[in-house]
Amino acid sequence: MKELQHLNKYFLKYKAKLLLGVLITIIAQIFALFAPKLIGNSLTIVEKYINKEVTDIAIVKNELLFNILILIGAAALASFFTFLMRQTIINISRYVEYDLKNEVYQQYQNLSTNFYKKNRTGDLMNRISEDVGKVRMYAGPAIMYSIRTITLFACLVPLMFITAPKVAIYTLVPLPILSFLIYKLSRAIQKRSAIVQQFLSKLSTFTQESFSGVSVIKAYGIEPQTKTTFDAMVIEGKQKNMDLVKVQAWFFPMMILLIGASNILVIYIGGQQYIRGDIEFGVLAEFIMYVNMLTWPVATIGWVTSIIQQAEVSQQRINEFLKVEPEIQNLVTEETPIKGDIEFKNVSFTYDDTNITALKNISFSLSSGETLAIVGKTGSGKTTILDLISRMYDTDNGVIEIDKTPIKKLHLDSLRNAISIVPQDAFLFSESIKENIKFGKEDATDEEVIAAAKFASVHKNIIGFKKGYDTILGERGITLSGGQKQRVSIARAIIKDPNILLLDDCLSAVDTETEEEILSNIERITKNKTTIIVSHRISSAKNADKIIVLDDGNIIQNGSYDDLIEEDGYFKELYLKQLSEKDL
Ligand SMILES: Nc1ncnc2c1ncn2[C@@H]1O[C@H](COP(=O)(O)OP(=O)(O)OP(=O)(O)O)[C@@H](O)[C@H]1O
Repeated sequence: MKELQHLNKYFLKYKAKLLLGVLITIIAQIFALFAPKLIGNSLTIVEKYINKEVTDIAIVKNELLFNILILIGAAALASFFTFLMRQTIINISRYVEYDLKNEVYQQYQNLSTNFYKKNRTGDLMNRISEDVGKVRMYAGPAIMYSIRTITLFACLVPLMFITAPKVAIYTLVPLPILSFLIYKLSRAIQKRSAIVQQFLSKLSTFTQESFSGVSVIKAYGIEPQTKTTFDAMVIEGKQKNMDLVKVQAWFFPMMILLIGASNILVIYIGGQQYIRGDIEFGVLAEFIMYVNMLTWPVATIGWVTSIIQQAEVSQQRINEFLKVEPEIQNLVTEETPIKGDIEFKNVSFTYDDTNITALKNISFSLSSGETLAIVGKTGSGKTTILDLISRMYDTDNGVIEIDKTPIKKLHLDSLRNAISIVPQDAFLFSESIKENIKFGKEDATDEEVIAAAKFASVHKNIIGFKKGYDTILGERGITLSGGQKQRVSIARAIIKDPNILLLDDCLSAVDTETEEEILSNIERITKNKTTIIVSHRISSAKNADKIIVLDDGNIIQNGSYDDLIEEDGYFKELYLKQLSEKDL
């Protein structure tokens, strides 16, 4: 229960509701207890009338009527309070589930990109859905059934012992066996369900991939192989489900068997006592009802135990992530306005998972309003520079300064708010184009969205779609071309009106004409913005104030465009190569 203590703060938050829930559960249970006693009394009075111990039929009728009315009233109240019980306790578990999901999600948001590289998306999703769901079972049903069982036992057992002690003992004896067997069975069911669950994740990943990659499957003509793999998986799934069903099938027969056994015991022992005249007939009937009332709560002890065990394991998995300290920490309380001077002083950076030193002793400076172009072979460290500026990672060696302040001493939100980054692989959400652009500025007007799209030379494409800016993207909607995606992503960055604009090879999928149009737009609006353009194309570097050429994490050339096309080296080679390609 150590891990589940994490939930105490939520129970404390909802303590008033919880206390009310406990009270209602107790009341509901007490009303439910009326039935056996009243039915027992009714049978006893009838028996007394038959045995002529009571001769006045009016007395019998009155008593029966009285019992029936109370019985109806108690049943109605028990149902009403049972309804309220679910409304309070189960609602609390939903609130706790909601809070816990938010807490985990908030933590996911705080964690740095490195965390996401180390953990699989499926696992992250599982902890926020499956695991939180299992914890909810503890916060709701487990608590509710425990209170019910405790109340029932607290009221019923003394009552049974007062009424008929010997029959009481025989009624209670089989119950722990029932509880133990249910516990064992629940564990076995849960283990097998977990296996089925895991298998279902595997199956859905496979089907999802084969649907998303259907064009590759068709192009390579591998539909039969895919079908064979799917068939094999389905057979495996059937086997796993059969294993589960076989154990599940034991559940109700076993309960019925044990209830039956308890009933027989009560009838046998109670019957003997009745024959001896130790108890009345009504008491015998009362006890048969007690057995049936106790069976389900006792069975739930086993079930609840296994729910709690599962919740403990799930909460442990959740806590593991909640305890992770974000690698990138905000160390400043006051917001720090950012102008956009950038300086790298002997910066080196090694990715700790691959141990690749992506940057080696890099130094350069850029004044606010200037444009820097970074050119270099693939894997030379260009993206790493941009990631360090936006503090996706922290440097090992050297200092990065923005506005003459080390980047770690800037407020993290201020820094990220001042930056717009257009990544290499434009990621768009499965929402409308408008929503995707407005991601850069939530309260942007339609005019601003259109202006940003025009700026990124994608407006004409967008209005060509039937639903224009309301066109839904992604799985539910249309797929944009690579170049269109890049341009929507540029529009999203521009609408934010940042002081620092980082463009990571984001024009690679557009034709040279559109590239030139976008570049001249960028030049126009970035007069007072610090801009870094990463590109494989010389044309993107043409208007930059400064250019650096990277090779294997080192700056091998730097200077202006005019200087570098004269200087022998990688830049000139690339320039001549791309010039000749243009001539072709
Ligand atoms: N997240 C990462 N984890 C580990 N290693 C990485 C990571 N990102 C990049 N690297 C490695 O760091 C080196 C520099 O990568 P980077 O992405 O900065 O290069 P790049 O110049 O932007 O390449 P490209 O032009 O292909 O985008 C590469 O060797 C790459 O394999």
